[in-house]
Amino acid sequence: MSAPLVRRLALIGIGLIGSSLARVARKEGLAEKIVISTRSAETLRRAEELGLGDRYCLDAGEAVEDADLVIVSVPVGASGAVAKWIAPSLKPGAILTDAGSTKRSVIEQMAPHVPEGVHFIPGHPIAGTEQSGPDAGFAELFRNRWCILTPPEGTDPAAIARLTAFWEGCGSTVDTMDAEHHDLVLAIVSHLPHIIAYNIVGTADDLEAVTKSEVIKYSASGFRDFTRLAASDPTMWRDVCLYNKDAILEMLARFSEDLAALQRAIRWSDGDKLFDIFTRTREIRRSIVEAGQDTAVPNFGRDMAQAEAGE
Ligand SMILES: NC(=O)C1=CN([C@@H]2O[C@H](COP(=O)(O)OP(=O)(O)OC[C@H]3O[C@@H](n4cnc5c(N)ncnc54)[C@H](O)[C@@H]3O)[C@@H](O)[C@H]2O)C=CC1
Ligand SMILES: O=C(O)C(=O)Cc1ccc(O)cc1
Repeated sequence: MSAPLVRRLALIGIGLIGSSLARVARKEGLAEKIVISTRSAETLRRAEELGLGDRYCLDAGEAVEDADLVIVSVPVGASGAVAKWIAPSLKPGAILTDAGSTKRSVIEQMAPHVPEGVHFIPGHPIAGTEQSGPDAGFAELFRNRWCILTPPEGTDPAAIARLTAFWEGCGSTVDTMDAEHHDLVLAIVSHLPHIIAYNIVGTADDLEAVTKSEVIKYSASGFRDFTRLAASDPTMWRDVCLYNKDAILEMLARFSEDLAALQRAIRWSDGDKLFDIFTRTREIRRSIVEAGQDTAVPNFGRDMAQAEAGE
């Protein structure tokens, strides 16, 4: 067997993403030693009970000492505080990355703290579920998914290659792009769908003429899909909205314009217009299915296994 890619991997934050990284790193032998740190003692204890790492520290600074790869997986609003905490303990030559859903704000928060000689390469696995916490992770989360890296100009290509190899070891395909572009693309394909889901489920919940039990009883699969997204972690999504504000507002403005056009077509019974819009959007779905990206949450048979186990 070949030597692990990473000698010492430090995971800061051990929720859905951090614990999935711990599991896949262990399963695929990507790291010799895994050190885990997170803010709450209770979560750290749970990570230890699950056997996710080799060492557990409440002090994030202590966790990153001598680490070759440090991955910060905390809500994006906490990335600056974490960077400030760990910066003095990072070793020269280490790679520091993150998993945050927004990139420009993470760079603004973290970059000022990164010491000379440490390779800071922001990242974002485009893989997740509506679950959170250390129990929610699974080793296959990143398999056949994209991971986007947004290295600042002048980043050492060898460090990018090492981080790319790590994500490939997790089963992902890596793409690199500019942070601003990442934030705009993700605003439409990920952030807006979640905001729309939170909104539609909230609207259904507020209706006086339709009871809550009717919403639950008659929910068609379309509405059910929205409820899954709307069950996502409130802290994480609060931070995404606050820290990708400009791109989200830009996309919301365009969305509202298009919604108004749809509303108008319905008001004026403009069947041709409605048919045109609905035909165009069908093509996008077909392309997604053809690209093999049609499973929102890859669960690799976990549902079946859980059902069989009576969970
Ligand atoms: N949930 C998802 O589907 C995806 C999430 N992401 C991003 O990954 C990051 C982590 O998300 P999840 O793992 O889902 O969240 P999570 O809620 O499951 O876990 C967050 C972890 O961060 C810790 N934490 C919170 N505040 C902290 C602080 N101030 N200092 C240190 N640790 C702190 C928590 O104790 C927990 O261990 C977020 O930035 C999120 O935007 C990226 C891709 C998918
Ligand atoms: O659960 C889903 O459908 C997701 O869309 C997961 C997700 C959430 C946030 C991200 O930054 C990336 C992926």
